[in-house]
Amino acid sequence: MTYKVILLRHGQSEWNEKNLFTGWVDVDLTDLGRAEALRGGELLVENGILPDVLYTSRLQRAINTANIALGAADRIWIDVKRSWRLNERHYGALQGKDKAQTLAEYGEDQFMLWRRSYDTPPPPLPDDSDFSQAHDPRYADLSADELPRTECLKDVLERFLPYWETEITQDIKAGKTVMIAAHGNSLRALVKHLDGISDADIAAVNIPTGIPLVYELDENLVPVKAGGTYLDPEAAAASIQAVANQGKQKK
Ligand SMILES: O=C(O)[C@@H](CO)OP(=O)(O)O
Repeated sequence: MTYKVILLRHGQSEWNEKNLFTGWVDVDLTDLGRAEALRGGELLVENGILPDVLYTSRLQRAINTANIALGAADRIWIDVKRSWRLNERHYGALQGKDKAQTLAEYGEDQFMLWRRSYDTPPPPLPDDSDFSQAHDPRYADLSADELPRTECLKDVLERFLPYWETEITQDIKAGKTVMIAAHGNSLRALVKHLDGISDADIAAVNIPTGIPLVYELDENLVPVKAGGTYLDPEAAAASIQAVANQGKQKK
């Protein structure tokens, strides 16, 4: 008996296109992002992998991606559960900043430490910043300790895992095909957990936009194939490279 879980990073967002650090800022998809989401849904149909239940973050780029993909797969009707625990990593004081300018200003080592190190968060974002979520009503149910002002990947894993263990894996073990529509870094946290990737090696893992990544899991929820399977491997490889190079692109 094996289980299936589909990981879907949102399609290109307005701030992916502008090359800005995004984190918890709630930007929408671009036309390209919506097209990627549609293709993601078509890939599910072509591969006969249809979700029974959807989990999303509370951010519209993930919610809209999931809805477009599910529409294409004629699965818009499935049950949906949303959690802030699937949100993108809170990018702290980098939210709203241009990636290429940040790279030029701070140099490659500091840039990569903030962007991809496992346990070094950027400086915290002040509550009076235009890019703060401190007073956003959608997070009113979070305790003072839970609402982040910045996060590293380790922080994301620590807030993601309890939800994975208590909620998502229950649906998986009930035999449901679960789709998780989320973000580059919240999905990197899950991939690190599933594949047992080291703190150092996770720095080199990037997730492409809008391409379903399917993991088949054994009865202990260990991947049958490490790294899972992208439903469009060629497009995934090109998009992974683009994400890795993001700081270097001046848009
Ligand atoms: O800006 C962000 O929130 C993330 C995802 O787009 O970027 P990065 O890949 O640099 O972690």
